[in-house]
Amino acid sequence: MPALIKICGISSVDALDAAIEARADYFGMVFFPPSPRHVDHHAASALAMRAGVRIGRIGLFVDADDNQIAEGVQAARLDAIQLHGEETPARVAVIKERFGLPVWKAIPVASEKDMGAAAAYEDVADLLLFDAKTPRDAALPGGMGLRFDWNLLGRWRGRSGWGLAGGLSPLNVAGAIAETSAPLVDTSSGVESAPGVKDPQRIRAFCEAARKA
Ligand SMILES: O=C(O)c1ccccc1N[C@@H]1O[C@H](COP(=O)(O)O)[C@@H](O)[C@H]1O
Repeated sequence: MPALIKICGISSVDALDAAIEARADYFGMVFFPPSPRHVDHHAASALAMRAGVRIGRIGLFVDADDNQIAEGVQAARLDAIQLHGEETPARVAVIKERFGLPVWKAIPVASEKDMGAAAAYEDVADLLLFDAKTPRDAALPGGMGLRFDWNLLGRWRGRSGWGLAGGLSPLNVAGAIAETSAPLVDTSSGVESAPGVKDPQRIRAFCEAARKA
């Protein structure tokens, strides 16, 4: 079965249309003001309306409070909530209960120890998204085109769904799927021409490469 595809950090109609035409399964909207991909609620609402049921709508939040999440959920009629901060398993459980939506939890990975930490989220998150851990002083906790050592996933035998993120691009996504058997792949900066500027051609190339893998 081909890996599911998520194109994250979409903030323009052109990029959304490219993701839909390339048959991506999900697109992500970033509700995190420091990100160059941040969308306000007005823009998110317009993108969600245009997407309709043609592609799944995922909202990305970083250590957001309930009000911030509620505004994003309502504006973009989200299908799932992606948590990309330091949310604890207890906080993930509260968000899942409060909003009644699937929750995807990003797990920052740099070493075997990080894979061990993932187990704590298994019974609360619907999907674990393994992503490269960004440096302590980095501007963002993701979306920086960094990849981690995929060998670390080798021993992962989780009960929940999972996906692979971090530094994926049209050039390496097929290899990533072959090497890890990831059931879902997620990219953001790997399909951009500049930070926050999605490139429709790269979106198409990513989806084609992922589907052929
Ligand atoms: O994309 C962002 O700006 C972002 C901001 C804060 C947290 C996560 C963010 N992006 C997510 O990070 C991973 C990997 O991105 P990349 O492909 O390495 O650029 C992905 O899930 C993005 O959605």
